[in-house]
Amino acid sequence: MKIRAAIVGPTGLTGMYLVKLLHRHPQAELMYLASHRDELPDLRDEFPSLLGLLDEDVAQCRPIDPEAIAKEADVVFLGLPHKAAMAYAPQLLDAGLRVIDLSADYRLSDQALYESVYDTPHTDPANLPNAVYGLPELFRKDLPGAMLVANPGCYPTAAALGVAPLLSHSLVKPEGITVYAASGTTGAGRAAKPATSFLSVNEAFGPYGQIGGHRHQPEIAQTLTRVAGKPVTPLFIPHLLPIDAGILETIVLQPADSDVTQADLFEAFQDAYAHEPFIRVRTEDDVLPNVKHVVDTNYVDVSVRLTDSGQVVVFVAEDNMVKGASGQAVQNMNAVFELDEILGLS
Ligand SMILES: NC(=O)C1=CN([C@@H]2O[C@H](COP(=O)(O)OP(=O)(O)OC[C@H]3O[C@@H](n4cnc5c(N)ncnc54)[C@H](OP(=O)(O)O)[C@@H]3O)[C@@H](O)[C@H]2O)C=CC1
Ligand SMILES: CC(=O)N[C@@H](CCC(=O)OP(=O)(O)O)C(=O)O
Repeated sequence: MKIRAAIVGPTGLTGMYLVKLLHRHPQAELMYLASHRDELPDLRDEFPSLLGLLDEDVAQCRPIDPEAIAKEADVVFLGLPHKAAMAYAPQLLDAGLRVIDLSADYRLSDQALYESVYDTPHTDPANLPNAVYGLPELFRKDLPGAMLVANPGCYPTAAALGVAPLLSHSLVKPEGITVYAASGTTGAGRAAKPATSFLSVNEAFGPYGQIGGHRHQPEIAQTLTRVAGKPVTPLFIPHLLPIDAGILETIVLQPADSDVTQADLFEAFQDAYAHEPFIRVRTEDDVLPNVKHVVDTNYVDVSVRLTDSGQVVVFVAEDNMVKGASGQAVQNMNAVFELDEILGLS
């Protein structure tokens, strides 16, 4: 029997990507699109690219009614802004649905940390300890049967996958990690904002936000601390790229000691990811990860260099909307239902 899926917030970018991915999933069926709007849209009017991918009765959005959704679906994806997601998740869980939340509301397991980073009280602390951080390559064993999955942030996905093998193989120091990241503008969502208007982004490139204070920095720290088993406090610096989709991260680390070689670094990645269907370790001399190699796929390309001056530099590329959001959400759904993780994504 197919997994029956619903999306709350389908008029957002992650919702639109979810529709496309679920359409081609051989063992899932999209049943219900739930919108908060008073005038409920037909999703094909919102996104003409979805014409032909949605049946008439599914395309028409319906209200966010947990009981009604639970009658038609087994799992619900929340493509909502943070704060909004935790307002709906408890009722959806109470109705018996599995919830995959693409927002940040259940990613930080420490409630006080969440409240300080997101500057708002957590309104669903009861479910916070039950949330599974959905990064399959690192924490796969937590996923089968999970009721609530916190889908990782786009930047934290790339940073965690780029640094974890080196920490777990004790090849780099947990101190002094700097993550330089650049994202396409889909990372900022669909709504019009001055900072992501055509005139601001076109032919432009620069850092943004409070340097050292981005909300993804504690999320990256949480994952790397879990992997290392000791505190890791990276510095994270985001930049905005004048492209639609794609993230490239350049991560500078210090080797654990002077004996670390280039071969050790490649071996750590190959050892960690040899059986991972979505992680491509690039060991060629003349190829480095590039957003162009991964956009529109669930792949993450990763490589590493030991410089002559003795620093370790990791490069990671992903599509922020796919592995950084909706693709990873589908991968998580597959893992929750104990299906092959590549279904709908290969
Ligand atoms: N874009 C990205 O690269 C990534 C995004 N995410 C996260 O996923 C979530 C969704 O992102 P994205 O799709 O880009 O966001 P968008 O801003 O594009 O879409 C947000 C969606 O939520 C709906 N919505 C807004 N407020 C409410 C509310 N109070 N109640 C119910 N529905 C509401 C919107 O409806 P309406 O159209 O009516 O406004 C829209 O459908 C966010 O938390 C984001 O941080 C995660 C990883 C990467
Ligand atoms: C370019 C841009 O604005 N990116 C967003 C991050 C992307 C995103 O939506 O963050 P989550 O993965 O946490 O949901 C930002 O810097 O806040």
